Amino acid sequence: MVLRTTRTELDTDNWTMTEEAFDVVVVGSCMTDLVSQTPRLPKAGETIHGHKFFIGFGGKGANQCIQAARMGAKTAMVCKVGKDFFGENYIQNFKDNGVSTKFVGQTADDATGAASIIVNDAGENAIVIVAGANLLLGNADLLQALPALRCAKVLVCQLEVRPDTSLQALRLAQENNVKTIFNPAPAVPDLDPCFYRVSDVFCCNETETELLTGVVVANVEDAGRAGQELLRRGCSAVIITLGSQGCVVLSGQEPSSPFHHVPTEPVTAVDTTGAGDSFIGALAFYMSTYPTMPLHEIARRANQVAGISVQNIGTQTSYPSKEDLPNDLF
Ligand SMILES: Nc1ncnc2c1ncn2[C@@H]1O[C@H](COP(=O)(O)OP(=O)(O)OP(=O)(O)O)[C@@H](O)[C@H]1O
Repeated sequence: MVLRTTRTELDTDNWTMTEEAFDVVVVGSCMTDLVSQTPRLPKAGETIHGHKFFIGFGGKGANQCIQAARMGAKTAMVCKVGKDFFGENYIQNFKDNGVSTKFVGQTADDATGAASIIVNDAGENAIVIVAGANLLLGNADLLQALPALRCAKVLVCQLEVRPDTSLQALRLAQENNVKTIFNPAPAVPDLDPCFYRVSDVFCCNETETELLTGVVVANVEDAGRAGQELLRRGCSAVIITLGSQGCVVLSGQEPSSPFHHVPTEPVTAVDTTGAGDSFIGALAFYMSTYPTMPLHEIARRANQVAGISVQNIGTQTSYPSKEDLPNDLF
């Protein structure tokens, strides 16, 4: 189904919702992390005792949305959870973080997405992800969220829901002059080329970059070269995150300047899980709040936000709020 975006056309489909202006709308995934810490990983058929268990909130889409909300953006999440305990729990988590849940659907047809994670004392892990309800997010949900999608300042999408859902959301945003951020994660080798053309900012890490371009990213120069290839494929700007080395930024508007390396300040990292999502959430906040700020300055600030997240344990638990951040980041 192709979604139509003009108000007149939608009027014929019992249109009743009023448009609502959000700074950042995220169309993406929610996952509940079920984490067991054990002395070692179990073998097939074996039962072992662990020494700690905790439940965490994850999913790339939700992580990015929550980071943007904690920085002060007015946010809405477009996603699907199950009609189950984890779904209810996740909806409450969005509310606790000030994220609008108006477009969070609940389905009885599948369970809330879950990641069962076993981490041994050496820090190695075994993970099973069941995307569940995330894969039921589709065009009908986008249609419901259209009032928000059409007048958001920034839309963010990833690949933990069906790719055609993400692509359709990005197209709708672009048609309505909404700035788009696309994060091609988890990495896929055969990304539909249309994704490049609907991305105002195409933001990926080293692994994703390598898989998409075939360029091995061993240093900043490699990242710059790979970024130029991504830019050639049609995105307006590219950011490649490089962990403790910060990121590189390339803009199609500055073809004469090959790339900016934006370094981070050195920090003592204790847990880098979800750092990429913290970076993208911050990026969305800055793009929506300071639309004329140069992208390399936005990236410098997003580096600092993500740099704080790596100094704390957990995913969303490590994400800073506005009060935790220095005034000069605002
Ligand atoms: N060790 C670190 N020190 C300082 N900043 C870091 C560190 N690791 C990550 N960051 C910050 O987080 C951003 C994203 O990190 P990275 O490139 O590792 O993303 P990622 O691989 O998608 O992360 P993850 O998969 O762990 O969420 C970096 O651009 C940087 O700003």
